[in-house]
Amino acid sequence: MANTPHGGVLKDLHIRDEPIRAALQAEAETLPHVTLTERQLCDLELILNGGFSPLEGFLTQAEYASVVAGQRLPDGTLWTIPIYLDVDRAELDRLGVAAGSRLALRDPRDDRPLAILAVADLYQPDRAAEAEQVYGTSDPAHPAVHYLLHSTRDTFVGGRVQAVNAPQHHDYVAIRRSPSEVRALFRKLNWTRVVAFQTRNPMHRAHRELTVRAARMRHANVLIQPVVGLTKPGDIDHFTRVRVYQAIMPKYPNGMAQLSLLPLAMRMGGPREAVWHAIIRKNFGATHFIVGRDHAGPGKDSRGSDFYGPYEAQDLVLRYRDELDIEVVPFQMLTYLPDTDEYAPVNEVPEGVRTLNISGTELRRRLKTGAPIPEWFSYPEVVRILREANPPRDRQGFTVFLTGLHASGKEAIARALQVALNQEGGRSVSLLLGETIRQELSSELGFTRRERDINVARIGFVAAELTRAGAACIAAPIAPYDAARRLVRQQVAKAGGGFYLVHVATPLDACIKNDRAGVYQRAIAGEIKGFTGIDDVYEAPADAELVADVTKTSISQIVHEIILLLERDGYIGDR
Ligand SMILES: Nc1ncnc2c1ncn2[C@@H]1O[C@H](COP(=O)(O)OS(=O)(=O)O)[C@@H](OP(=O)(O)O)[C@H]1O
Repeated sequence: MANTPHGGVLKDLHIRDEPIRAALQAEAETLPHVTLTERQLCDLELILNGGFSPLEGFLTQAEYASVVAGQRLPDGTLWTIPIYLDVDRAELDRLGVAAGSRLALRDPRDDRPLAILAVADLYQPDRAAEAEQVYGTSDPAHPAVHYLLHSTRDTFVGGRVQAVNAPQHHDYVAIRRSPSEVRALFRKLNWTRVVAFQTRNPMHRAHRELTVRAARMRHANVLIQPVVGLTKPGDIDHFTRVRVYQAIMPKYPNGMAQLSLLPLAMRMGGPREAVWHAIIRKNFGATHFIVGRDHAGPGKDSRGSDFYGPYEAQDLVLRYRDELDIEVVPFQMLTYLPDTDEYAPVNEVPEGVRTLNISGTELRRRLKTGAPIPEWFSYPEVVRILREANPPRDRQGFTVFLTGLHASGKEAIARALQVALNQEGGRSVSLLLGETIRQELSSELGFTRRERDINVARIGFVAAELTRAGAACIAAPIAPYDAARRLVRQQVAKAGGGFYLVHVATPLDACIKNDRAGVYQRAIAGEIKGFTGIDDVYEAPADAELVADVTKTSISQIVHEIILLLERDGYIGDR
């Protein structure tokens, strides 16, 4: 038998509301609506499927105050994290929403109505109290406090919801399971004792050992239930992590473990979050829950200290052990003993025995630099997936952005660089010449400041997308304005690639001489207005990685200088 849900009954609102779903769907189309934030979407998914039982909606003012101050719902049920719907007052006023209204809640991704909220009240939260009492700090270095202070909308809307649709996912659909589905799976597998494992990180050998140990100690099966909603900013994306989890599952003895994904929006709330996690796992039917060192820890505060003690989360969960009704399996950190090739909890390592460890920071360093990751630490299958997601520089994209006057030689440099990079191989090379872009992307644009900014921004967008995809992108517009060039640099950096600004600083008289089409002569004669270098400004960059002048340096030498820059930074080299 799976564990009893928190509060006694699984509040699967989809099942409850199925008989009237068609009517609710029709009604939702007629109602004023709020488009959910990413976090609200995660919260609503777990309210609707019963993961947050006994909640049947977003907290009202009385419930919010009771949870914040006393970690309980007004009826005394333990509930540690406030779940609320924050909306801008102005939007509520515009929609005419008040207590008693019915409000449709829509999915921000596809605009589908997911639920109808029967509004019980609108209220102003006490943010200072929430920060201090729920997260134990007002320090905005805490992600949940930061979110509370900077991202929540001003008014909270409380009330119960009715289920219209479950949010639709397109990734890993088969292993995203609701509590009812996980319970059905346990029934099918004949699992009666299940230890659940929560994680927001890739899993390595230590995690496999820890979960198998927990299973052994409690004679249980294992539910690996990683969070794929919102985790700590900067975490490894869930696509990579799920591939890792899928790779580690065959490392368990046949039939011991199952993988199921949880669309939770974590708060990184340490002790209170650990209790919340235990409640959620109970709703999914688990009988045991692993709480390790620094469970749901938010990292360092703004003075560089930990927000919570390493075992504070375990302490709080154990304090509520009786009413939680899910057995907490506390774990110390596991460490590797190279002499016996095994893992052991740090507090059980005999004096004098050698231990090895690779911290998260060290792992990230090794992934970044390509340094070896030993098999005692992780499985080759897992390392391969992580390496694919963190390709070394020589597999990442970059953009070389040549800027300069018309006929400065930037096109010739761009074409020669394209040839050199094609010869190098390993990446597709894209050439975005000013002329081509003007024909293909910007044919309706002229040469006012605004139009040039739009043109350069389009080049920036394409360059960033190509860079993200791992290509070598060479762009060569005039791009006369500093601010527009800086925006391109930012766009490409955001796409995770290198950016090299090359100022082709050939003097104007040489450009005029080089200009066989005679465009400058027409500009000088006043036939073309606002021509760069004649009667429109060229703002020479102060941030160029390279300055080149074709009257002083040959095209081959300039290309070589660019290649040297790329090689210095690891984009070209030893493959
Ligand atoms: N007013 C004015 N100013 C500058 N250039 C002009 C102008 N009118 C037309 N042209 C021709 O357009 C080419 C420059 O386009 P770009 O897209 O590179 O310019 S910008 O970056 O948007 O400023 C440029 O050609 P290339 O340098 O060969 O690309 C010019 O010949």
